[in-house]
Amino acid sequence: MSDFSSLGLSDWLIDQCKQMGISKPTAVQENCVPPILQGRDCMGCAKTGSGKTAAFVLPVLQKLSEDPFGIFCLVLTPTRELAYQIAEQFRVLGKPLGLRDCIIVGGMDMVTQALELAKQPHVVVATPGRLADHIRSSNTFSIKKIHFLILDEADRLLEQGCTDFTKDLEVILSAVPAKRQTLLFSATLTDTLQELKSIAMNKPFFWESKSEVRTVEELDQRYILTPEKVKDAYLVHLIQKFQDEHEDWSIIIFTNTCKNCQILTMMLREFNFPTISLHSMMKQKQRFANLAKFKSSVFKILIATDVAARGLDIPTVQVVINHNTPGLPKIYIHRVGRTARAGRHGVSITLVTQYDIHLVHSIEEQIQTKLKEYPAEESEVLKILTQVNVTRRECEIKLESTDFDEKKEINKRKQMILEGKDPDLEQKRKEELEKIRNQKKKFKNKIHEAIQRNKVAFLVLLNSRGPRALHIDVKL
Ligand SMILES: Nc1ncnc2c1ncn2[C@@H]1O[C@H](COP(=O)(O)OP(=O)(O)OP(=O)(O)O)[C@@H](O)[C@H]1O
Repeated sequence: MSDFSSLGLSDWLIDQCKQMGISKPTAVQENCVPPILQGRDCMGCAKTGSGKTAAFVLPVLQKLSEDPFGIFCLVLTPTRELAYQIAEQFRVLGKPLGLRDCIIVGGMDMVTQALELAKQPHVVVATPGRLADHIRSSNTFSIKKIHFLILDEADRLLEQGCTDFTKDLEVILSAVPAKRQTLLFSATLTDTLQELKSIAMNKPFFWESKSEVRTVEELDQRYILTPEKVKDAYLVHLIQKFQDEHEDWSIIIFTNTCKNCQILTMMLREFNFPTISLHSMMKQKQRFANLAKFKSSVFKILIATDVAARGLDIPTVQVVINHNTPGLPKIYIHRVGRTARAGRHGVSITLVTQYDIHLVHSIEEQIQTKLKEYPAEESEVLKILTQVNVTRRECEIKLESTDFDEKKEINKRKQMILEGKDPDLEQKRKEELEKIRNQKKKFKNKIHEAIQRNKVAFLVLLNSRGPRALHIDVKL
């Protein structure tokens, strides 16, 4: 492995790395920093926790020090928390430069952000939605002259998931110069390569870590097969066990919905576990505050939706528990990648019901590794089953008495308005679609019944006429 100076980085940057405890480049840094310094576009695909952030921050800072101007670099990333984390790396490594950065994310004051953008910071780190809003509504800043455009978690930015960034990306891409250096990074780039190539137009240098296995060696990947109704008891059992045996371990539990995240948080608190949550229905300030409390180990258990699945770098996280089996292997890869980072060890445990076994198979196929069964003490789990399920039900009732669902509805409507849609019209459309779907279903059922009836008639006929009846055509 080479050292940072052989990659072409200046002494002041190498000193900054040392201060952060970074002395030798990781593979992604070793392979991507030189071509970036040569001015090439770059697509870097490396495992979670392998130092992709520094692989782009370091060359950007080096280039910025040679020809400083603002706005020099724009970084796009899918979540607000990740934007703050990336900005912090720029700030720490770029301290000797007097680097000025600016974070543009949703849920924060737009006017303050507009003022900061107008001051021409060297680096802007943004989530696409809010930056696109600023581009649409303000002429006090320009990203027409940026040198670097970086898409971190690039595949997620191009995906049409529950948050669809494509329209906002179009706005941003039409506001940046065609002549720029584009850097794209993720642990899961490969299935979006073609779209990515259209963004990194300048014959990008592509680097991917060689290993077949898509997760890190230091991660012990486990599963527990459980009926749905016993999942929570397993969860409580596991947390109790980890807390008893490893006081200093932090745990992230991933769940599928904001509501479930809220209920599980309430439930674990009833059992006196120091639990905190992170999901998209929380106010942004609360999200940041909760994450800070988790990072500083004031709370050792974080229950989150996939808003925390990508990029978050919290070294104390030793365990990731998937309360639901992720529907997509790449979500699994990012979730479990919150532990076993930068060469540390970690454990992931996925709670699997009988209906999720096919999901585990496709995860295993993608990551080229078999998950091993976690040796849980079933008898201990059964002892607490009733108590856990009663507590969960109580929490559900408590949550129902709050305005959680109502807030969800309001948030949905707000989001639609922001996307330029009419919520009432959308609702009508949804109802009409549902009607059509039901009609189709009824029609299908009728056909199915008719087939069944004809089959029976055919068999009766067959029985009464003997084998020659096989030549009879059944008309539906
Ligand atoms: N060369 C290095 N030596 C040791 N530690 C490093 C090095 N480079 C980065 N790190 C540290 O490794 C950790 C993980 O880095 P980073 O967050 O950039 O990972 P990543 O590859 O972006 O992961 P993810 O895919 O999950 O976003 C960070 O704490 C970072 O400070």
